[in-house]
Amino acid sequence: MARLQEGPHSSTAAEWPVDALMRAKDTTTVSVVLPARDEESTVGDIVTTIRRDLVERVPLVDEILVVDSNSTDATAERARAAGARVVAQNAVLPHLPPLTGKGEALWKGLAASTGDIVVFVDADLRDFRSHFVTGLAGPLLADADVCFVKAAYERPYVGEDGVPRPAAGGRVTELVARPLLNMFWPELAGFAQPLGGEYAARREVLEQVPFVTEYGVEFGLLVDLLELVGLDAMAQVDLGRRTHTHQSVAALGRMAGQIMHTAWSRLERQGRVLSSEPPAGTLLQFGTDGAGLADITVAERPPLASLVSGRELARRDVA
Ligand SMILES: O=c1ccn([C@@H]2O[C@H](COP(=O)(O)OP(=O)(O)O)[C@@H](O)[C@H]2O)c(=O)[nH]1
Ligand SMILES: O=C(O)[C@@H](COP(=O)(O)O)O[C@H]1O[C@H](CO)[C@@H](O)[C@H](O)[C@H]1O
Repeated sequence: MARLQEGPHSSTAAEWPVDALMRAKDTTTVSVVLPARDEESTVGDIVTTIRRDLVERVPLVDEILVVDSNSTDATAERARAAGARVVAQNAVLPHLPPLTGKGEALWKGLAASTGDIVVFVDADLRDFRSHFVTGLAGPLLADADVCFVKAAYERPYVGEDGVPRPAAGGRVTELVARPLLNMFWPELAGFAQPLGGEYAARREVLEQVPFVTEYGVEFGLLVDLLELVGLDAMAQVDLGRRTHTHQSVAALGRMAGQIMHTAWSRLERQGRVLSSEPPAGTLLQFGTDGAGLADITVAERPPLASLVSGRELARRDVA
């Protein structure tokens, strides 16, 4: 029986106070990378909080990088004004044909950043606090055997009325990702928020795995890191509560399709399904938002290490 009950090593953010992290930091560098597409209303506050608490007050974070993911608003300006370094997604490794979506933004952020530890934080969070970063970085700074740390949190749904509906957030998590992981990768069932956008890992590990593009990235990373490092090297930290800007059900339908394609690709790659006929790449949707045929395929970027080492990339003018 796969190790279901034990799950990943779990702790809470309060167990990782910043002074203890500073004692453990030594020469280890920490980058916070935020993928941001049209997040002008939230990215500035998040960067300001990180900079104030974890750069100026306590120098835990060495780099705050915002990946401007083809935004059409003032995301880049707001992030820069708040003190982040900003790179345009398509300006990183420009010799490669550009791909799209969140996974592309994260892979480019990994390539353009330099920290030994990389902390990914979504740029649409509405209640971000700096303990999100210290909680995720803590286990990595304290324990050399930990390679990856995933956030856990309550995820209320906050609709247009601004009223939080407890545990109603994470719709694709509850309806798609959690069932798929329990069915095919039960070792990962202990991650309370498998699709959460906040997680941290060692650069040397992240450079060894592919990044699925679009919204398949979180699901793909969990499955690929389980295979690469094993559950004992994966941890989870409870950060409390996380609220963010919600997408429409139609948009989450497309996200669900991308995650199903990602799951299918891993089952095939692991020799657990034989694909006489690949799954269709389109989703026919009805209703008001995005009615019609949507492309739900995903691509993937190869392990960065297969191209060039992350540090070499950082030395090169990649962005
Ligand atoms: O093509 C994309 C899509 C999303 N994002 C960012 O990835 C994070 C999570 O995306 P989103 O909020 O759309 O997903 P949700 O949280 O609604 O599932 C946010 O900071 C987005 O700005 C991005 O950088 N590029
Ligand atoms: O968890 C989920 O179901 C989705 C949608 O959340 P909501 O139903 O809008 O709270 O949000 C996550 O999924 C994306 C795909 O993995 C991640 O990229 C996002 O960071 C995460 O918020």
